[in-house]
Amino acid sequence: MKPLAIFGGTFDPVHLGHLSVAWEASELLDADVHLMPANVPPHKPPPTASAAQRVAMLRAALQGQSRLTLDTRELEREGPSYTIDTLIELREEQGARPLVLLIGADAFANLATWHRWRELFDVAHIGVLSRPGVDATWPDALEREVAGCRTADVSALRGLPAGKLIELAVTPLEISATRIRELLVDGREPRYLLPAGLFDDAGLLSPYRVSR
Ligand SMILES: Nc1ncnc2c1ncn2[C@@H]1O[C@H](COP(=O)(O)OP(=O)(O)OP(=O)(O)O)[C@@H](O)[C@H]1O
Ligand SMILES: O=C(O)c1ccc[n+]([C@@H]2O[C@H](COP(=O)([O-])O)[C@@H](O)[C@H]2O)c1
Repeated sequence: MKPLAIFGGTFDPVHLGHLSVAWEASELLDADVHLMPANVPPHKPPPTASAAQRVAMLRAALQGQSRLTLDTRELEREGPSYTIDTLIELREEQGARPLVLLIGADAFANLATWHRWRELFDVAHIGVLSRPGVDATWPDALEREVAGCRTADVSALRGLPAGKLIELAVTPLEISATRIRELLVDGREPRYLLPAGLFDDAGLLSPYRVSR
Protein backbone atom coordinates (compact mmCIF):
# COMPACT_ATOMS: atom_id res chain seq x y z
CA MET A 1 0.00 0.00 0.00
CA LYS A 2 1.30 3.47 -0.85
CA PRO A 3 2.66 4.94 2.39
CA LEU A 4 1.60 8.27 3.85
CA ALA A 5 4.61 10.26 5.05
CA ILE A 6 4.29 13.09 7.57
CA PHE A 7 6.86 15.87 7.68
CA GLY A 8 6.34 18.00 10.77
CA GLY A 9 8.13 21.24 11.45
CA THR A 10 7.99 24.75 12.76
CA PHE A 11 8.35 26.11 9.20
CA ASP A 12 9.30 29.59 10.48
CA PRO A 13 9.52 30.08 7.49
CA VAL A 14 9.22 27.09 5.13
CA HIS A 15 12.35 27.06 2.91
CA LEU A 16 13.75 25.23 -0.10
CA GLY A 17 15.60 22.78 2.18
CA HIS A 18 12.25 21.58 3.58
CA LEU A 19 10.63 21.35 0.15
CA SER A 20 13.53 19.59 -1.50
CA VAL A 21 13.95 16.91 1.17
CA ALA A 22 10.18 16.34 1.38
CA TRP A 23 10.02 15.97 -2.40
CA GLU A 24 12.92 13.53 -2.53
CA ALA A 25 11.49 11.50 0.37
CA SER A 26 8.24 11.26 -1.56
CA GLU A 27 10.16 9.91 -4.55
CA LEU A 28 12.34 7.50 -2.55
CA LEU A 29 9.39 6.06 -0.62
CA ASP A 30 6.82 6.46 -3.40
CA ALA A 31 4.67 8.08 -0.74
CA ASP A 32 2.26 10.97 -0.40
CA VAL A 33 3.88 13.56 1.86
CA HIS A 34 1.96 15.83 4.21
CA LEU A 35 3.72 18.90 5.59
CA MET A 36 2.45 19.49 9.08
CA PRO A 37 3.19 22.77 10.87
CA ALA A 38 3.41 22.50 14.66
CA ASN A 39 1.15 24.87 16.57
CA VAL A 40 3.42 24.95 19.63
CA PRO A 41 6.79 23.30 18.81
CA PRO A 42 7.59 21.25 21.94
CA HIS A 43 11.35 21.90 21.98
CA LYS A 44 11.74 25.35 20.49
CA PRO A 45 11.13 28.91 21.61
CA PRO A 46 7.87 30.34 20.27
CA PRO A 47 8.10 30.93 16.50
CA THR A 48 8.52 34.47 15.13
CA ALA A 49 5.56 34.10 12.75
CA SER A 50 2.12 33.11 14.05
CA ALA A 51 0.59 29.78 13.08
CA ALA A 52 -1.68 31.56 10.58
CA GLN A 53 1.30 33.34 9.02
CA ARG A 54 3.32 30.12 8.78
CA VAL A 55 0.37 28.38 7.12
CA ALA A 56 -0.03 31.23 4.61
CA MET A 57 3.65 30.83 3.67
CA LEU A 58 3.24 27.06 3.33
CA ARG A 59 0.20 27.52 1.08
CA ALA A 60 2.14 29.91 -1.15
CA ALA A 61 5.12 27.54 -1.21
CA LEU A 62 3.09 24.49 -2.22
CA GLN A 63 1.27 26.09 -5.15
CA GLY A 64 1.67 24.45 -8.54
CA GLN A 65 2.41 20.87 -7.50
CA SER A 66 0.40 17.99 -6.08
CA ARG A 67 2.96 15.68 -4.47
CA LEU A 68 3.28 17.63 -1.22
CA THR A 69 0.13 18.52 0.75
CA LEU A 70 -0.49 20.77 3.73
CA ASP A 71 -1.97 19.21 6.88
CA THR A 72 -3.03 21.73 9.52
CA ARG A 73 -4.39 19.31 12.10
CA GLU A 74 -1.87 20.28 14.80
CA LEU A 75 -3.10 23.88 14.70
CA GLU A 76 -6.42 22.71 16.05
CA ARG A 77 -4.83 21.44 19.30
CA GLU A 78 -3.81 23.65 22.20
CA GLY A 79 -0.60 23.02 24.13
CA PRO A 80 2.65 21.46 22.85
CA SER A 81 2.25 19.71 19.49
CA TYR A 82 3.39 16.26 20.56
CA THR A 83 3.96 14.05 17.54
CA ILE A 84 2.71 10.90 19.27
CA ASP A 85 -0.77 12.45 19.68
CA THR A 86 -0.88 13.35 15.99
CA LEU A 87 0.26 9.93 14.84
CA ILE A 88 -2.29 8.13 17.01
CA GLU A 89 -5.02 10.26 15.43
CA LEU A 90 -3.65 9.53 11.94
CA ARG A 91 -3.45 5.81 12.62
CA GLU A 92 -7.14 5.76 13.54
CA GLU A 93 -7.96 7.49 10.24
CA GLN A 94 -5.66 5.50 7.98
CA GLY A 95 -6.27 1.91 9.15
CA ALA A 96 -3.33 -0.36 8.25
CA ARG A 97 -1.76 2.02 5.71
CA PRO A 98 2.01 2.42 6.26
CA LEU A 99 2.73 5.75 7.97
CA VAL A 100 6.24 7.21 7.81
CA LEU A 101 7.30 10.03 10.11
CA LEU A 102 10.01 12.04 8.34
CA ILE A 103 12.56 13.67 10.65
CA GLY A 104 15.71 15.61 9.78
CA ALA A 105 18.93 14.08 11.14
CA ASP A 106 19.42 16.96 13.62
CA ALA A 107 15.97 16.51 15.14
CA PHE A 108 16.28 12.70 15.10
CA ALA A 109 19.46 12.82 17.22
CA ASN A 110 17.26 14.20 20.04
CA LEU A 111 14.46 11.66 19.59
CA ALA A 112 14.94 10.19 23.06
CA THR A 113 13.80 13.53 24.55
CA TRP A 114 10.45 13.45 22.71
CA HIS A 115 7.19 12.81 24.54
CA ARG A 116 6.46 9.01 24.72
CA TRP A 117 9.07 8.56 22.00
CA ARG A 118 9.27 4.75 22.09
CA GLU A 119 5.58 4.59 21.21
CA LEU A 120 6.23 6.41 17.93
CA PHE A 121 7.38 3.08 16.46
CA ASP A 122 4.05 1.44 17.40
CA VAL A 123 2.16 3.81 15.11
CA ALA A 124 4.62 4.76 12.34
CA HIS A 125 7.88 4.03 10.62
CA ILE A 126 10.54 6.71 10.90
CA GLY A 127 12.47 8.06 7.91
CA VAL A 128 15.59 10.01 8.87
CA LEU A 129 16.54 12.66 6.32
CA SER A 130 20.24 13.42 5.97
CA ARG A 131 21.14 17.06 6.67
CA PRO A 132 24.49 18.77 5.98
CA GLY A 133 26.56 19.54 9.05
CA VAL A 134 24.82 16.84 11.07
CA ASP A 135 26.86 13.87 12.24
CA ALA A 136 25.66 10.60 10.69
CA THR A 137 26.25 8.79 14.00
CA TRP A 138 23.59 8.90 16.72
CA PRO A 139 23.97 9.03 20.49
CA ASP A 140 24.88 5.52 21.78
CA ALA A 141 21.73 5.09 23.84
CA LEU A 142 19.49 5.99 20.87
CA GLU A 143 21.51 3.77 18.53
CA ARG A 144 21.04 0.80 20.89
CA GLU A 145 17.31 1.43 21.28
CA VAL A 146 16.59 1.61 17.55
CA ALA A 147 19.01 -1.09 16.33
CA GLY A 148 16.25 -3.70 16.00
CA CYS A 149 14.07 -1.44 13.82
CA ARG A 150 16.66 -0.47 11.22
CA THR A 151 16.29 -1.42 7.59
CA ALA A 152 17.82 -0.23 4.33
CA ASP A 153 15.02 -1.74 2.28
CA VAL A 154 12.24 0.64 1.29
CA SER A 155 9.93 -2.25 0.43
CA ALA A 156 10.06 -3.38 4.09
CA LEU A 157 8.07 -0.25 4.93
CA ARG A 158 5.40 -0.85 2.34
CA GLY A 159 4.41 -4.24 3.75
CA LEU A 160 3.98 -3.08 7.36
CA PRO A 161 2.00 -0.25 8.97
CA ALA A 162 4.75 0.78 11.43
CA GLY A 163 7.91 -0.13 13.32
CA LYS A 164 10.83 0.33 10.91
CA LEU A 165 13.57 2.93 10.76
CA ILE A 166 15.16 3.91 7.47
CA GLU A 167 17.80 6.49 6.59
CA LEU A 168 17.04 8.50 3.47
CA ALA A 169 20.05 10.07 1.75
CA VAL A 170 18.70 13.26 0.23
CA THR A 171 20.53 15.96 -1.71
CA PRO A 172 22.37 18.09 0.88
CA LEU A 173 21.14 21.67 1.05
CA GLU A 174 22.62 23.73 3.83
CA ILE A 175 19.58 25.95 4.38
CA SER A 176 18.01 26.70 7.75
CA ALA A 177 15.13 28.88 8.89
CA THR A 178 17.47 30.45 11.48
CA ARG A 179 19.80 31.73 8.77
CA ILE A 180 16.89 32.99 6.67
CA ARG A 181 15.42 34.90 9.64
CA GLU A 182 18.85 36.49 10.24
CA LEU A 183 19.09 37.61 6.60
CA LEU A 184 15.58 39.06 6.63
CA VAL A 185 16.23 40.99 9.85
CA ASP A 186 19.28 42.47 8.09
CA GLY A 187 17.04 43.70 5.28
CA ARG A 188 18.36 41.12 2.82
CA GLU A 189 16.25 39.19 0.31
CA PRO A 190 17.19 35.47 0.39
CA ARG A 191 15.46 34.89 -2.92
CA TYR A 192 17.03 31.56 -3.79
CA LEU A 193 16.75 30.02 -0.33
CA LEU A 194 12.99 30.46 -0.21
CA PRO A 195 10.22 29.34 -2.59
CA ALA A 196 9.45 32.07 -5.14
CA GLY A 197 5.81 32.28 -4.00
CA LEU A 198 6.93 33.83 -0.70
CA PHE A 199 8.07 36.94 -2.57
CA ASP A 200 4.84 37.35 -4.58
CA ASP A 201 2.94 38.78 -1.61
CA ALA A 202 4.90 41.45 0.26
CA GLY A 203 3.08 40.64 3.51
CA LEU A 204 4.18 37.02 3.76
CA LEU A 205 7.73 37.73 4.97
CA SER A 206 6.82 40.83 6.99
CA PRO A 207 6.89 38.98 10.37
CA TYR A 208 10.68 38.68 9.98
CA ARG A 209 11.53 42.18 8.81
CA VAL A 210 12.28 45.01 11.21
CA SER A 211 11.06 48.50 10.39
CA ARG A 212 13.94 50.97 10.27
N1 LIG B 1 18.09 21.73 4.95
C1 LIG B 1 17.51 20.68 5.54
N2 LIG B 1 17.87 19.41 5.23
C2 LIG B 1 17.28 18.34 5.85
N3 LIG B 1 16.31 18.45 6.79
C3 LIG B 1 15.92 19.68 7.14
C4 LIG B 1 16.48 20.85 6.54
N4 LIG B 1 15.89 21.94 7.09
C5 LIG B 1 15.01 21.47 7.99
N5 LIG B 1 15.02 20.12 8.04
C6 LIG B 1 14.17 19.26 8.89
O1 LIG B 1 12.83 19.73 8.73
C7 LIG B 1 12.10 19.57 9.95
C8 LIG B 1 11.48 20.89 10.33
O2 LIG B 1 12.53 21.82 10.52
P1 LIG B 1 12.31 23.29 11.02
O3 LIG B 1 10.98 23.78 10.56
O4 LIG B 1 12.60 23.37 12.47
O5 LIG B 1 13.42 24.06 10.14
P2 LIG B 1 14.89 24.51 10.51
O6 LIG B 1 15.47 25.09 9.27
O7 LIG B 1 15.64 23.39 11.16
O8 LIG B 1 14.56 25.66 11.56
P3 LIG B 1 15.47 26.49 12.59
O9 LIG B 1 16.70 26.96 11.88
O10 LIG B 1 14.55 27.59 13.03
O11 LIG B 1 15.81 25.52 13.71
C9 LIG B 1 13.10 19.03 10.98
O12 LIG B 1 12.94 17.62 11.02
C10 LIG B 1 14.45 19.41 10.37
O13 LIG B 1 15.46 18.53 10.80
O1 LIG C 1 6.60 15.06 20.29
C1 LIG C 1 7.61 15.64 20.75
O2 LIG C 1 7.95 15.56 21.95
C2 LIG C 1 8.44 16.48 19.82
C3 LIG C 1 9.61 17.11 20.25
C4 LIG C 1 10.34 17.89 19.35
C5 LIG C 1 9.90 18.03 18.03
N1 LIG C 1 8.75 17.40 17.67
C6 LIG C 1 8.24 17.56 16.30
O3 LIG C 1 9.27 17.43 15.38
C7 LIG C 1 9.02 18.25 14.23
C8 LIG C 1 10.25 19.12 13.96
O4 LIG C 1 10.42 19.95 15.05
P1 LIG C 1 11.31 21.27 14.98
O5 LIG C 1 11.32 21.77 16.39
O6 LIG C 1 12.66 20.80 14.49
O7 LIG C 1 10.62 22.18 14.01
C9 LIG C 1 7.74 19.05 14.57
O8 LIG C 1 6.65 18.39 13.96
C10 LIG C 1 7.66 18.95 16.07
O9 LIG C 1 6.32 19.01 16.56
C11 LIG C 1 8.03 16.64 18.51
